[in-house]
Amino acid sequence: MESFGTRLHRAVSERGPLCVGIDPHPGLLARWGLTDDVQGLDRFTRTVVDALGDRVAVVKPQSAFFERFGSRGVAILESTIRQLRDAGSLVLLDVKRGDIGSTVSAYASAYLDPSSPLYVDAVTASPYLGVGSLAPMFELAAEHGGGVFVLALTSNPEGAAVQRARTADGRTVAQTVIDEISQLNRGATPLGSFGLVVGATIGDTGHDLSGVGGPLLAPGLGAQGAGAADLRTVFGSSLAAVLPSYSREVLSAGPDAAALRAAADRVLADCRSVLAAR
Ligand SMILES: O=C(O)c1cc(=O)[nH]c(=O)n1[C@@H]1O[C@H](COP(=O)(O)O)[C@@H](O)[C@H]1O
Repeated sequence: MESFGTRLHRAVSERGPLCVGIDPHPGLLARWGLTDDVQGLDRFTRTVVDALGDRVAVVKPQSAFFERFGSRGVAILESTIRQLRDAGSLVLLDVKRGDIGSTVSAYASAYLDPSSPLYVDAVTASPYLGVGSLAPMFELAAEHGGGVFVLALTSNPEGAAVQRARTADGRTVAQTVIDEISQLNRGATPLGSFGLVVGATIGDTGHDLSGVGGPLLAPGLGAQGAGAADLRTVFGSSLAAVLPSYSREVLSAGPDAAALRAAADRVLADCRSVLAAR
């Protein structure tokens, strides 16, 4: 079984370093001329998958926008995951799960067990019940070639108060998360399967990402105000591992498929110009 890190490394080499999020906001549905209901959701996601599934390395459905329609929304999420896999992109499900270990086991089964209807290549996870509480996700991911992206330094302004608080040994909370994920990736080549989420909006925070050994998902680009040039400031010498992530910036170009593809190509070119200079 190939590891997620190996699969991601290959996908990025073939398709370029880009993750596009599927975030069907009510405002985007309206802008696309769609109704704010399951039919609109279905049409929106099918359009994104048809336009981008065969060319973007990673697609990141945001679970919240499917869950808000209940079981019928989740059914659309399940079929979106299948369609993306058929189209050849890796699926990173943005669920930001975190809980005590015994419950995390159930989340791991939901997303990282190949027999689950919501089985994906990777998920986002929250470490604020302790990185160790996420161990069942790490274990199942390792067993089945999956990945986990753990929040470290999020793109929203509220995150800093928690993430940059100092622990008893003087490190920030974020640095302890970074260090624990780095340990999990030790020895993995060409890329570890355990990633971190580091927002492109946060500026130079002085955190040491050099030893992570896994992918660094960078949301906050486009709609939240960061641009590709900010990646250099935030990631410095760790640019090689960065996976830039855009949702609204690309999605707002729809519903025309050619316009969606052009938007994805444009942001990829922007990011490449920064990442190539690493
Ligand atoms: O885990 C994430 O993807 C994430 C982490 C973070 O720090 N900030 C952040 O914006 N995100 C997600 O990335 C997406 C950003 O969407 P846009 O601002 O439209 O590009 C949303 O689905 C957020 O939930």
